[in-house]
Amino acid sequence: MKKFLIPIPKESDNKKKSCGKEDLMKILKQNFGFSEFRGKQFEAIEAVLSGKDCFCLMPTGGGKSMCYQIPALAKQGIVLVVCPLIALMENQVMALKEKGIAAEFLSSTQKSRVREKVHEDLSSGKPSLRLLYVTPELIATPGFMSKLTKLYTRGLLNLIAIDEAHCISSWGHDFRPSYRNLSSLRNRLPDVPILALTATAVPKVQKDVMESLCLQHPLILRSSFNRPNIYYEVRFKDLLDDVYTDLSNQLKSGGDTCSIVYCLERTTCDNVSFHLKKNGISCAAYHAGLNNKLRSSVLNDWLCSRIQVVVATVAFGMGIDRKDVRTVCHFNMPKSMEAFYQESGRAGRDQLPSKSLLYYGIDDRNKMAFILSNAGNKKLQSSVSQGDSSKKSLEDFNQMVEYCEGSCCRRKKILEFFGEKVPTSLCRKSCDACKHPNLVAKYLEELKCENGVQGRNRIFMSSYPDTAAEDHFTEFWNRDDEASVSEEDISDSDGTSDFTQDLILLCTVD
Ligand SMILES: Nc1ncnc2c1ncn2[C@@H]1O[C@H](COP(=O)(O)OP(=O)(O)OP(=O)(O)O)[C@@H](O)[C@H]1O
Repeated sequence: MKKFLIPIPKESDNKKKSCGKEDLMKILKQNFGFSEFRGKQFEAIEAVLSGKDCFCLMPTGGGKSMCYQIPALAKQGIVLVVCPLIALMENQVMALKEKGIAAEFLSSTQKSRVREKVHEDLSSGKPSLRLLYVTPELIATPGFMSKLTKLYTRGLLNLIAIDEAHCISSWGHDFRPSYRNLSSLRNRLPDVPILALTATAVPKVQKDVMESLCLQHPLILRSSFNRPNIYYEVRFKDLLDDVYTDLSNQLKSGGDTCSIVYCLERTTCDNVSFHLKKNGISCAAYHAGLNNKLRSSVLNDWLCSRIQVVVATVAFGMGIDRKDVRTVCHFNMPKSMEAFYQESGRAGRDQLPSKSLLYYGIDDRNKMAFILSNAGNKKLQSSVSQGDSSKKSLEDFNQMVEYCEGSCCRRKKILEFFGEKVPTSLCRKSCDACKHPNLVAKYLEELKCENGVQGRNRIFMSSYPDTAAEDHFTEFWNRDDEASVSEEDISDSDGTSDFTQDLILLCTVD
């Protein structure tokens, strides 16, 4: 099919000219094959094309990329896309190139010849590129900023899209210090509209993102966080005879379908994968402890359906564009509701019925509480603000505990966390608490009797004597020290993004 691009306007009217809905629909249809804009896509596209800043909150799989990809095709010039992960940029650029759209990314993982070609195109009289993907670390380099400024003065920089914009806020669950550099964009490149996109941000983070990026009277588009196609369920490890058999049965019950099982530690990944294989499930472990070759072969096998289940640390998933993940299972507790929402949200991006399973165990809860409270104590000794952020981590974690230990609608709990007031009827019995309320109440009662659910501190103190635990988590503390590694190194070296994620999430303990 012949691609439809808006005819190139004369440079003088480039800024004023904007396309009508019909033109934009044509671009959508002919380049991506879709007949309708989804959710608030059209509003976002229309806003940025008219030069307005826009803050766009859309759930995972909601179609955020289209909000900057369509404007890139609707106007001559370049759309700059800031992305947190190289894998994410690679995937998107590859998919766009397959559609015949001129897109590139810049990172030190590329051969210098490829990078030079991109720079040549950018400096040419009429760049052919439409979308350029970069990391926030690159934006901070003076060389790249001066190239951007040149593009800007030539009137060729049409839009700056900031993906995963919640990473800019230290209140968010994925704070990435290098995202702070993006605050300078508005000063350096005034008049270029900024589009901030995220799937997960509580109201406080939303405000922080908009202020940090100095958005000017932005159009704020918020879609509901509800993922109606995901069924939410908590399973109680302490009440199961054999958690591995239970997990295997759960995964088998969905047929031979694509799934992700998240674990806290690398050794747990290996262990769970071993048991699932023994129970006849085609799966493999994936974590930063494996060499690059093995990791990419596991990833490819999973992407091509040669294996059905990948058992991974939380670093796995961001940037992996598989829409038909039917089950996302947390074998250990996530560290916060935001993290849980984002990770479980990797299920059902094709909008088909999918499942979020969370295996809740008192030992897991105590272990995480120990890690977080110990982090709090250590940080409190070094600085008050770090101590505050650790206190917040503990509060975030407690909300996750409430999700697991509560008997009310799980969906309502998630949506209320994000500030949405919804009736329980919205769930339509698509969580265990709404579908089997008596059973869930019975399980919680049993759990309370067996473990003393309310006696949190007491259980935790008796489970983890201080000195042994200190030793156990030594690597965890050492990793914290490694945070001082140059951010550019982190962004541009293979596998380190995995590490950064591990570090940010304060979760990977080996
Ligand atoms: N208007 C549309 N009609 C149909 N499908 C669409 C439309 N827009 C996007 N999609 C499809 O929806 C899927 C999710 O889109 P996209 O990857 O942009 O979502 P996202 O919001 O960035 O998700 P995530 O937060 O997971 O990165 C993709 O397969 C995309 O092709």
